[in-house]
Amino acid sequence: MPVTRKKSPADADTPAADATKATVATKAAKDGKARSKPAKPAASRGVVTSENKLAKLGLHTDMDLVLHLPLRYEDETTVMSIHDASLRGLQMVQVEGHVSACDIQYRPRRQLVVTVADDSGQLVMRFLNFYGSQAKQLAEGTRVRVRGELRHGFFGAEMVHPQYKVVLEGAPLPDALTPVYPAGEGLSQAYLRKAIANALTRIDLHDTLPASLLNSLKLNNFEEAVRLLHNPPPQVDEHALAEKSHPAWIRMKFDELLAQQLSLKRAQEARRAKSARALPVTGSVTEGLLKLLPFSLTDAQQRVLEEIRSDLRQSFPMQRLLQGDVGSGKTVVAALAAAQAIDSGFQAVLMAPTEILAEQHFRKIAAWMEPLQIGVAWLSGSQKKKEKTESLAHIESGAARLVIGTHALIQDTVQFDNLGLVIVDEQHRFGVGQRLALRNKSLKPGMATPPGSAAQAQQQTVPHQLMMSATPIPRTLAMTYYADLEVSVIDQLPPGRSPIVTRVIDQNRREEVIERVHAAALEGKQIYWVCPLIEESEALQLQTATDTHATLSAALPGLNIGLVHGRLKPVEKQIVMEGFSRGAIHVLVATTVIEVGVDVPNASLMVIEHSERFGLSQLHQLRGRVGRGSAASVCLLLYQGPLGGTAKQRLMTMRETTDGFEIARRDLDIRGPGEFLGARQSGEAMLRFADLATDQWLIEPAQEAAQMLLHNAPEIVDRHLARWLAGREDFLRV
Ligand SMILES: Nc1ncnc2c1ncn2[C@@H]1O[C@H](COP(=O)(O)OP(=O)(O)OP(=O)(O)O)[C@@H](O)[C@H]1O
Repeated sequence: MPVTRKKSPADADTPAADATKATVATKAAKDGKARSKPAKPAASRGVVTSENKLAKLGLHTDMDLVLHLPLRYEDETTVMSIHDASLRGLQMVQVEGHVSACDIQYRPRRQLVVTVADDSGQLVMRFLNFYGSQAKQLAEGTRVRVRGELRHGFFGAEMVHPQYKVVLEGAPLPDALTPVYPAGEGLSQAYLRKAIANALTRIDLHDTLPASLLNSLKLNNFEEAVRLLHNPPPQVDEHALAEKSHPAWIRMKFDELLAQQLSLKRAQEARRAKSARALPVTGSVTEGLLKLLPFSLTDAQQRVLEEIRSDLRQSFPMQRLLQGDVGSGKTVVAALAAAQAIDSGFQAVLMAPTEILAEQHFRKIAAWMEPLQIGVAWLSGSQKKKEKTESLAHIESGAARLVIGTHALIQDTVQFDNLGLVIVDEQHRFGVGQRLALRNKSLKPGMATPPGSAAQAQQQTVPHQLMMSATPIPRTLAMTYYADLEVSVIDQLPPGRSPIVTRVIDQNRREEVIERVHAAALEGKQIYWVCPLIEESEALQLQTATDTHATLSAALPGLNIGLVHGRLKPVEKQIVMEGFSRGAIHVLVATTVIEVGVDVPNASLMVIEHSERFGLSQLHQLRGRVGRGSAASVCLLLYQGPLGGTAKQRLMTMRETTDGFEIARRDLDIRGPGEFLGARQSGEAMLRFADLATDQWLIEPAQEAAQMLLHNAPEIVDRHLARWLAGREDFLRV
C-alpha cells in the first residue's frame, strides 16, 4: 500500500488570508497586553469579523486560545491510493490525484461532477450545492487531496461532498492529526487553527506546578500536554484522546480542578479576613424558644446547631450551607440561629424564594417569637403600602429583631438597624447577586467599627450568612462547588415519621385514584393533588389546575376542595393555605407553588399528575410535602405512557428510595452537574474540561494539592491562578 508521509510546517494548509487575520487578532496579546481588545473598533461599527467571533467564544488572550482545546481530530497525515481506498468500505480516507474531468450535470439534478485519478484508479466527487467558482477551481489537470467516505455508486467509486484541497505536486502532508475546535457560527476551523498555532509560538507554557507534585501524582508536563492536545502525533492513542482519558487531558483537568479549588479557598480566606460582629450570646430568646418547642432536637439538628453557634461566635463572617433532606427540620435550626443573633443584640433576617414559603416561615417563627416579646417583621412585594411602610420603619428602628420576607428584602428602601445574621432559604433559587445584596445591607455607620481597633475600622463589617438547601448535593459536587463554604448536613429525620410509600400508576386509572382520595379524606386524612407541569405555558398550567379543581369538586361533592396556584393574589393564597393547615380543606389542588417548604403535617396523601414531566429533585421536593407527621403517607405518581428512558428512570428512582442524598446522586448521573446545579453554579462557568461524572477521582488530589500550595507556596498559587483564571474573575465568588 503506497503510504506517503512528508513533513510540513504546521500552517501548510491554512489559507494565507486567514493567517493575516489571525495575526491581527492576537496582536495585542503579542504586545504583552493581558486582555487584547482587537475587535472593538469593528464591533462598535457593528461589523462582524472573525476577531469578534473569537471574542464571542471568550477567546481574548493567547492563553485563552491555547486553552481552547480540540473537540476531536481528523487524520490527514496519510494518503492512500484510490484502489486501496476503494477496498476500505465506508471509512474516512484521504486520496490524492489529478482532476481528469469536471462537469456540471443536470440529471437527475444539478450537480458538479469531478473525476479524480491517480496511478491506481479513479473516483468521482459529487457536489450537489456548489459555487460556480468551484468548477473553475477544479479544472482539468488540477492536483487535489480529497478526504471523505468512499462508496461504490452506479458509475464506480465516488464521494459525495468530500473535503478537498488544491495542492501542488509533492506538497507535504501534516505531521500531526488535525484538530477540530469548538467554533462559533461563521468562524472557520482554518482561522481558529491559525490563531491557536500563532498563540502557541508566542506563549510561555512552562510548568506552574513543582516537579515534586507532578512526580507524586504522575502528571504530564504542562507544555507537552498542551502541545500534544493541539498537535497529536499520528501514533497517538486516539481512543484515549476521544475519551479524554489520555494523560495530556488528565493534566489539563487536574490543573483546572486545582485552579477551582485554589480560587474558592482564596475566596474563603478573603472572607475570613473580613470582620463580622461576634454573636456569642445564647440567652433568654434561645432558651425561651427551646422551651416552647413541642419536641426536642434530633442529634443531627443539635450537631449542626453547634456548628453554627461556634461560627457565630467568631468575629469573621460565617458562610455556612445547611443541607438537610425534605422535612429534616431545618427551620427550627434557622430560628435558633436567629435567636442567638437576637440574644447577642443584633437583628436577623430570613429570605425565602416564594411568597408561600416565606409566609409560612413567618407564621411559624412569629408564633414562636411573639410569646418571647420579640418583634418579627414581614416584608413582601405584594404588601399594602401602609403595612410595608410600617415594616420598613420597624426594621430601621430596630423594633423588629427578626425580619422575614421574599426578594423584597433586597430593595434599597430596606435599611437595618444592626443586622448581624442573614439566612437564605433554598439558596440555589437566588442568584449570587441577590444573596450578596442582602448580605451587603451592612451595619449602620458607627456599628461597623469594633471598638478600639483602628485597623479593623478600615474593614467592611458584614453579617454572618447561613444558606439552607433542601436539595442535597452529593459529596463530590459539594467538594468542588462549595469548597469556599462550610457545610453542615442534617442527616436524620425527626422521630416518629413513617416512610412514604410511592406508587407509579398509569393515568388511565385516574378514576380509581379519585376513589382512593375520597376514602382517605373520609378517614380524616388530607390530600395534595399536584397538577402537571406545563413548562411552555403558565396560562395552560393554570387552566389545567382550574379544570382539575372543577372535576374533583364535581366528583367528590362531599369534600372541601381548595385550589392554589401562582396567579392567586397573596392574600387569597394565604386564605387557602391557612384553610388547608387548619384542616378545613380536605383536598388541595395545587401547581408547583407548593413545591418547597410547605409544612402541613396532617397531609398524608399526594397525587402528582403527569409525574413524567417533572425532574427528579422536583418530585422529591413535592413528595416531601407528605410524610411530615406520624401518619403513614402515600405518594401516587400518575404517568401518561409510553415513558421515555430517563422519565422511567426518574419514576423508578422515586419508587425505590426516599433518601434525598441517594436521589440527588442518581439525579446527578441522569442530568450531569451543570443542569443539576442550575443556573447559579452551572458547571459551564467553572469547569470546561473536568467532568464530575468521570473525573471524581481527581477532586481529592486537587484538593490536597491546593491545601499544600496555599500553605507552602503562595507564589505558585498566584502563577497557577493567573494562567487559568485570567479574565474569568467571576470564578472568584466570595
Ligand atoms: N426534632 C424534631 N422532632 C419532631 N418534629 C420536628 C423536629 N424538628 C422539626 N420537626 C417538625 O418537622 C416538620 C418539618 O420541619 P421543617 O419544616 O423545619 O423541615 P425542613 O427541613 O424545613 O423541610 P423542607 O425542606 O421540606 O421544608 C415540621 O412540622 C417541624 O415542626
